[in-house]
Amino acid sequence: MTWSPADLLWSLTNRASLTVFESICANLFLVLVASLGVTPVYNLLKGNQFPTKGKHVYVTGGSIGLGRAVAIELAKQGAHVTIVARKEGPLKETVELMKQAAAAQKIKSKDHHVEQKFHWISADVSNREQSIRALDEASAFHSGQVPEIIIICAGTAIPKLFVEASIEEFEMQMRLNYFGALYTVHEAVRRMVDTDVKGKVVLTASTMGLIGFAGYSSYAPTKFAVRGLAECLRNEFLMYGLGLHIYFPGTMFTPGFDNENLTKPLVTREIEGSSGITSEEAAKGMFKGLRKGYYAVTTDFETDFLRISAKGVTPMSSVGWDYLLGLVAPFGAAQFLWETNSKVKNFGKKLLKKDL
Ligand SMILES: NC(=O)C1=CN([C@@H]2O[C@H](COP(=O)(O)OP(=O)(O)OC[C@H]3O[C@@H](n4cnc5c(N)ncnc54)[C@H](OP(=O)(O)O)[C@@H]3O)[C@@H](O)[C@H]2O)C=CC1
Ligand SMILES: CCCCCCCCCCCCCCCC(=O)[C@@H](N)CO
Repeated sequence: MTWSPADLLWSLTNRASLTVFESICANLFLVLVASLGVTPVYNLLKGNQFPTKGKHVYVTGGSIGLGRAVAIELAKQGAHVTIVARKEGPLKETVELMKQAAAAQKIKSKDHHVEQKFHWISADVSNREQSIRALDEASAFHSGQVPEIIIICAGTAIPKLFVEASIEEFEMQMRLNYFGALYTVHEAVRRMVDTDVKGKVVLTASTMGLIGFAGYSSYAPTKFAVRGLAECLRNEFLMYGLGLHIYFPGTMFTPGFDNENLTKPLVTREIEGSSGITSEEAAKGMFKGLRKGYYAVTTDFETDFLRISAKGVTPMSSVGWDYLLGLVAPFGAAQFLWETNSKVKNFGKKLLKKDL
């Protein structure tokens, strides 16, 4: 029998032909190997799915941490950038860093494209009026045109045990991480639709938008909310030709991370481990995924694993890789669940001893 690709290939070796079972297995294997190669080739043919050169990009939380690294990357890519945050000092500093990065890039690439515009706006994005005012100001810098790309980075975490967290802390994180993203996206997208701008929106979730464990009860739900919003908007925006992407960073060594570690329970530290990446690595990785056109972008293995485990009904990134990871995900998840449960139970035992 020489009817299938595997049989055809095997016949080249001049050995006895494969049994039906062997043939099925070999064909499945070929499909897997082939699909691993399909996406890279497909991505290459598709080209850059997230061009930023000459575009006006609006970055919330753009003054420090991830947002600053994203802003500097954009400056190197030749974009016009407006950053929004509350404190003026870090905002001004980041604008300077963007100017330097853009100038250095121009010398390096000998590219003398049009002058890039960099602006900063001080606003509290967890406040609806201030979000709208900031967007108005940003548009005014570009003759009233709404920014073509919106990247939401502003967000915060106050990790604590559930019984130690105040309701105000729950509310504050939801107001900033979810509603803060919503106010800006809602206002900007309505303007994009009105003026027929085929823009793009990038939301920032977290590993904790895919999984929940002890210490993150006031934070993970805010990122699950962002993920829920992203799923609806990705689909709905297709009717206007707008792009919607969501980035799931794992630990990034940022000022925000140092700050949250002040309240992070020991057990939470133990579960999340000590590995992480810099905000520069995160920003570079995020743009890499966006250029490939991925809906859900990750920059570390664990979070990519969880992206598959918590996939629900969302677009694939790399067909072969997603499929392979999907096969082993249930085993890894079981192992993680088991380890995490015992860490939390042991922590509970220590707590009891302390109380006695
Ligand atoms: N660091 C990490 O390990 C991880 C972070 N994330 C997420 O990534 C994003 C960036 O995190 P990271 O860089 O660590 O955060 P940082 O705390 O380092 O930076 C936060 C930025 O947001 C701004 N910001 C905070 N509150 C407001 C507000 N109310 N209005 C306007 N701007 C505000 C800050 O400026 P200012 O204070 O002056 O307003 C700053 O520019 C967040 O959404 C976070 O949840 C996700 C996974 C892991
Ligand atoms: C085989 C692998 C199985 C699954 C592994 C799961 C690993 C979980 C690690 C969680 C790390 C938390 C990072 C985000 C934290 C965050 O968002 C805050 N720091 C906010 O600033």
